Amino acid sequence: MANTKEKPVDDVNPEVKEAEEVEEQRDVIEKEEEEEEEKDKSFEELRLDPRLIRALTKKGIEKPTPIQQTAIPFILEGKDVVAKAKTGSGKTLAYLLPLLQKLFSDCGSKKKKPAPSAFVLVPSRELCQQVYAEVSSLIELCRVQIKAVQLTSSMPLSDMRNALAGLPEILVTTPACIPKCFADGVLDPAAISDSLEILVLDEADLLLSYGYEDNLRSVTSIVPRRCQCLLMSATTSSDVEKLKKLILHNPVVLTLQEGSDKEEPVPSNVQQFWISCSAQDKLLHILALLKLEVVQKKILIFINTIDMGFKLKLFLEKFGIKTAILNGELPQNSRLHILEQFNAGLFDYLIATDDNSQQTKAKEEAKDEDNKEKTKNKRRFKPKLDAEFGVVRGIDFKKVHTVINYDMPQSVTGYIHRIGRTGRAYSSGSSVSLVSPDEMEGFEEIKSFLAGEEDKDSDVITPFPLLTENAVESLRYRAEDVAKSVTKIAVRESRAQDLRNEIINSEKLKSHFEANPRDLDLLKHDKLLSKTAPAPHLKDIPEYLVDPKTQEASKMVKLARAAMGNSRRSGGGRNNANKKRSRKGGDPLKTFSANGSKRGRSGGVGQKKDGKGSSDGLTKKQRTA
Ligand SMILES: Nc1ncnc2c1ncn2[C@@H]1O[C@H](COP(=O)(O)OP(=O)(O)OP(=O)(O)O)[C@@H](O)[C@H]1O
Repeated sequence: MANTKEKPVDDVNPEVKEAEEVEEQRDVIEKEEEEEEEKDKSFEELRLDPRLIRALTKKGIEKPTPIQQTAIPFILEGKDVVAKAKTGSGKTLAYLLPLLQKLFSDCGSKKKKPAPSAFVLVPSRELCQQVYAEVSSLIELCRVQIKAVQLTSSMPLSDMRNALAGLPEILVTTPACIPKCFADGVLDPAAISDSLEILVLDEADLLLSYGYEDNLRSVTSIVPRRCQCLLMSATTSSDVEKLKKLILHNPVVLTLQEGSDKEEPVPSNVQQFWISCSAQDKLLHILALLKLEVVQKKILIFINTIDMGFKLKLFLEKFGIKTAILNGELPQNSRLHILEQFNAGLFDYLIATDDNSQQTKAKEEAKDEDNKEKTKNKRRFKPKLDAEFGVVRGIDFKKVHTVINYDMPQSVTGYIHRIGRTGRAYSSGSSVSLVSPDEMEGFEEIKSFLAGEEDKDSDVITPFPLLTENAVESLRYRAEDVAKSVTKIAVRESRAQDLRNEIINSEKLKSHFEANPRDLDLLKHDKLLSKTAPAPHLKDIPEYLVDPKTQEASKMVKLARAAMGNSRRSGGGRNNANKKRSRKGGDPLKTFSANGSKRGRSGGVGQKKDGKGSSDGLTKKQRTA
């Protein structure tokens, strides 16, 4: 009978209490979101043209993102605007929608202008293609008589002339291309001064770092005073300030701090993790992450040098993990094609080099090779990099769930842009950075930048909770054995081989694919590069090698993937309630942090501060999840 009394509160099972707290916290978050949504404006309220609203609905876009809500009215009013908002926050539509609406009103006039009315300047060809595709699809869906073209420096003169012959209203291009067009007589500066009404500098934080300053000066010299100028950027930098002064007149400056009183450059729907390991153990750790399936696919892996990319590809291949590589020495057609296929979901792992410091390095390497070549009088493979290459920044990789920094980026901005490839718009994502002792200083800098001035000690990037030391160690022998077989010569040969293949594909197939776009699917980019097929015993990791806790974590990641797949099939993407639930509950990495702050800053679950997995296994929270 002694046990029939109601238990005092403190005696309640701690797991139940914890679950209740999680539930409570979820309610609070959902309430906050609902309140936020109540304040939201619709596209109609922003006085957007009904044709554009219909086009957006067809694209599955129903409500404007915060930057769109704020920027569109100012742009429609004709104001110069500087808009700074996180990566993936929808800045492209924030300027394209009002830009198109403004051009709609000229649409009926019979006489076409001799030069485009709107210029959109972006830092790379990949972005050029992306923005061009977006604006073209909107024009098509709106069924209006507006023409957009894209020009890049590598295009033959005849193609440029043909593109401009139809007197397009919108020109999407890189700053380097415009002076070239002037010099070749393809564009007439005087005609531009007469026609130009809107100038957009997209990814403004990158334009100067890509070395476009002189090009931009020659453009600004012909921009008429009446022209409306828009500057879009993901980060603030002295470069953005410089551009602002160079081009804009009394702009409205919009700095968006979504749902938070503190400015956070990385979207709050991206959970950031890290793992501490030595440089030589990085291969082992990435193998563990991918092979034990403790991170969600699709996965974008960043490395700092092209050689490292090929080393990683060859290494993973031996374990039956097929990856594709994206870098600045590949022909443009191949790069666009790789991006298209990755976005279409044809493969799950993409290894990419990103910033242009990497290009400088590779250029130096090329120079080095050149010198050696001269002395040895021997022909060797020389990489040539595309000056307008920018594989990552601003690119809208679709449905990337995890970003892995195999090598740490060389700047805070680089980190923000890399991480911003996941968690785009309303989707969620996570990132895992592998940090070696040499990279620790830079990593600390990134961490303190993200934590902000007042909150220096908070952990924005927490230790990765799903990989135990035992699990990693169980793969060490195999990983080290295989790593030895990936020699420098093998890397160099496969890099050259890959480039040769891509050049042949790119040239040979260009015209064929223009005529038969469906055949593009046949040319998969994640094909094997090593000469020998992967050994069957390395493809599958036997169960006895993996400790039970990691098996459990991997099972959860798979379950979450299956759950996310189901919600997509049921068309739940548009259902807000579903979306909220899947956003918070679908990803075990998210669920783990539910007990901490909204962004899981509480430090990893049961983790050591050094970023290594807890060797004594999963904690209660992990089991609850
Ligand atoms: N209102 C919206 N609702 C849902 N999805 C949207 C909305 N606006 C844009 N998107 C989608 O969000 C993704 C990211 O948009 P966008 O590329 O414009 O982001 P961004 O802010 O320019 O990012 P970055 O700084 O990385 O270039 C795109 O796939 C886009 O189609």
